[in-house]
Amino acid sequence: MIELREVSKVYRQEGREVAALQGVSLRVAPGEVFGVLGQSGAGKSTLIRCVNLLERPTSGEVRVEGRDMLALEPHELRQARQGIGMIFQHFNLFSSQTVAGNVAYPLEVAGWPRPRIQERVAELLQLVGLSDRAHAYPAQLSGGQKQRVGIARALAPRPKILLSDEATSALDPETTRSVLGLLRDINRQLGLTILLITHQMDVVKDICDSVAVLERGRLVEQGKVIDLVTRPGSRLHELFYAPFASRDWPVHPGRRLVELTFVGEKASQPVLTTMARRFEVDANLMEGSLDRVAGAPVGRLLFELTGEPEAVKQAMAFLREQGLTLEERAHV
Ligand SMILES: Nc1ncnc2c1ncn2[C@@H]1O[C@H](COP(=O)(O)OP(=O)(O)OP(=O)(O)O)[C@@H](O)[C@H]1O
Repeated sequence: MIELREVSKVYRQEGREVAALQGVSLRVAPGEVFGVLGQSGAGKSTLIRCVNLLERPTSGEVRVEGRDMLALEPHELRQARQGIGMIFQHFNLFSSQTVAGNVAYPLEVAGWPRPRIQERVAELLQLVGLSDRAHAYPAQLSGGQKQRVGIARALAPRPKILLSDEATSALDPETTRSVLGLLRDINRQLGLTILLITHQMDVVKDICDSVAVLERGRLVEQGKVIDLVTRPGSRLHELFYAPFASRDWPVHPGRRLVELTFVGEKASQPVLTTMARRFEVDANLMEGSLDRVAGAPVGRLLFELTGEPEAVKQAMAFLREQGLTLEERAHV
């Protein structure tokens, strides 16, 4: 488990102060994939580096697996870091070492005996699908393969936690999907807790269970991804559906433009048909989308509802009773 309590970080440079983090508190449960989403400069790198103390907070508390990280002696901190793997945007591989050499490196530092290292490296390369590239050098690999080596190296000492610092930002969309798939598999197979930072909504959507939104050093929201995405008014919902919401829909006088969000297999179309029949209203579909969020189908429909005011009111109440989230976007 990772816990940050009221963590602040101020950088001092040439007499200038930058408050990179301000009173950040978050809790990452064991075994979950937790994403921190934010724009460039929001403080994401600072936050993730405060977990393994590559960066020391100016104030606040950092607890990993119950240990107060800021109270550890240097040798205790080195030991604690064995339990926290990290992967990076630009992979940070040793270019003069082979794939096997890169993966073996943390085990050599930790003093593992040679035969055990060889065994572990073979196991890890198999896990990340690179058994046939053990003797290749990083320059001979694609970006996706390099990140797989980075993942194998991070997992070598059997950490319980993996920190991912924009691990897919330098990859194309397809490679991103395959690396995220690998991270998800590892999370499930090994019960690994993953804390990742990203500026990409798709990363949050594809693999995160929980998310925190970081803006100018402050957390503005955190919770389960599925709950926040389907909650109109949340920051995540706004970011997720930004292209949709920005459209200027023509709404005819006296009509209502309604946004409906649904999770799981709740089929919205039969519900709309039933509603239209039962209450003598018309639902004129304007746009819809179906996404997978944290593995679950999430749908969103935008439609114009017309009919007698009382019938429209009852129809909307009916939709809410079906467990669908309704938001009125306009009422002219
Ligand atoms: N070593 C440093 N010295 C001074 N200021 C720093 C240092 N590192 C980061 N900052 C500043 O702290 C703020 C947060 O930076 P940080 O790198 O944590 O953000 P980020 O969200 O990771 O951004 P990016 O995605 O661009 O890396 C920025 O204003 C940045 O300029």
